[in-house]
Amino acid sequence: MFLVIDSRVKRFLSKNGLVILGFTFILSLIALLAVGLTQNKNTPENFKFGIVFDAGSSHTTMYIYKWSAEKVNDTGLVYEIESCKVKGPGISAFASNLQDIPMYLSKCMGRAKELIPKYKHHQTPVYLGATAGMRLLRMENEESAERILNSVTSFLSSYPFNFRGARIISGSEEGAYGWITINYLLGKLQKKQNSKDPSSRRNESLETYGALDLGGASTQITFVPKDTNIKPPIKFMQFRLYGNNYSVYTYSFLCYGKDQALLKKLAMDIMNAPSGILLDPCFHPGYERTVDVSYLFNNTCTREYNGQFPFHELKINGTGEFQQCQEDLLDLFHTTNCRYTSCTFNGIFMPPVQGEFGAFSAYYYTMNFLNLTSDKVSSEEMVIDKMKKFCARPWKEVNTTYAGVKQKYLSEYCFAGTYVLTLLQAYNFTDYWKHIHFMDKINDNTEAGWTLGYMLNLTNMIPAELPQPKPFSRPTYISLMVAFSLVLAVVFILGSIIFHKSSYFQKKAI
Ligand SMILES: Nc1ncnc2c1ncn2[C@@H]1O[C@H](COP(=O)(O)OP(=O)(O)O)[C@@H](O)[C@H]1O
Ligand SMILES: [Ca+2]
Repeated sequence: MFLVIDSRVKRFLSKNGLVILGFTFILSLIALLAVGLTQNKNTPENFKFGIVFDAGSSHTTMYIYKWSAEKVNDTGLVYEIESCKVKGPGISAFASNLQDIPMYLSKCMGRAKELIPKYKHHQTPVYLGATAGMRLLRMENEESAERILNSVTSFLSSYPFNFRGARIISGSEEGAYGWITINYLLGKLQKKQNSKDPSSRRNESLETYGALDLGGASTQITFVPKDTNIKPPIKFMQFRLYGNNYSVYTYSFLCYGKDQALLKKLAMDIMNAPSGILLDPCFHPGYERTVDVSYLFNNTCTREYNGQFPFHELKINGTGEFQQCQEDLLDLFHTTNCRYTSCTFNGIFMPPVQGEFGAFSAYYYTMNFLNLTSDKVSSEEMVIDKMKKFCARPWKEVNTTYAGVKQKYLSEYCFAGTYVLTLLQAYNFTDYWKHIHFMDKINDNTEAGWTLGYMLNLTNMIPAELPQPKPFSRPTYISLMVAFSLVLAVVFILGSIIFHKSSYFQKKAI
């Protein structure tokens, strides 16, 4: 019985085998194509969000970052979707009015709730980092600083987000995170990852940009020095990012932010104003301002100049002389005693500057207002020339020309521009001006500053090693499946034909 069926099947197969195989092949091909075409839709991207508060000495800003969860380890893909300026002063001003902190932060938190989809709230990290204003307050009154951070913590924890802490970051962290931010956004950390020539990767770290950050209370300089074999008196920071090692010099000068530097300068100059009237070359002719003497000296940064004065108010009258202003400011920088191979000012070790530099925050605000951020402004002389003319302009004229600009900033651009020049001279950038790039937003939308680097670090978003090569993309995967199936089918059909023919000839021979 079985033998009969077997011979019938064999006969049927030998007659119609090719037809069946061909039919099956076409059916499978149609099925494959159908699956390929229907499944090859772009799956909706899964976005993630992160919030960082920059609690600076002069003001607080909240940044919201967004990135695709799938591409998390690539460089430069996290971007800023919002920067919300908190109305009011820096958080260190809340020492005696803690009850106002919720009101202060609530507007920007409301914005975060609006912008981030509700179902993402619980997984969105929120960080608050405080900088030099709080560092100074902590030095003056540790408990006060602690109380402010506790109030901030209890308020931010009441939101449905994933609050991850409010703390005072160190000056080195501030410098290093600023350096990470700009190099991440400029794509300097993962460059040449596909380079076949290993020798071209050797000096990769030298291609990073140095970071210059000017705040109100502190200023940071951070860069990869040329010679990392020198024995530094302070440790270089070590980073391993995307498979590269970086040895980074960073230093934060407390009291050398532009607001504290101005107070230091005034505290120095008050000695030359016995009647309480100061003729100040760093302000425009015709400009007048009154400063409370107790305010001037009730400050860690000016304590060294303290003295007894027969007046309570210092009256400032601007004279607008750039040269004199710069000479006065030079007194803030002590450049004589250096115990190391090389120093910046105040006897602080610093290797010689090298490479390109990105200058942001108040460096940018100041130079941008003065129209000096263009790469065409390639020498210090060009800046000096512009500053001389700007400082000499009468205050009345400046005030009407720039009617929309905040008075506090406008009145201080002559001082600020001169300070930027003097600080950069003290760092030894005099013949190096063309390597400084004043920058605000990088890749169109993301502000240069320490906050992004801080978040990338705390969320482990920059891997130490290069990410593994990616598997095939969906379309490539489907095309490959179809191609392999075709090859298989052709091989199978050819095999069947050969088998069929050979058994036919065998039969004939018998
Ligand atoms: N548009 C602007 N023009 C000039 N200066 C500005 C402008 N916006 C902010 N600033 C200044 O930038 C500095 C920012 O410092 P901030 O981040 O608050 O302090 P820190 O980093 O030292 O804690 C302050 O001196 C502030 O006055
Ligand atoms: Ca700052």
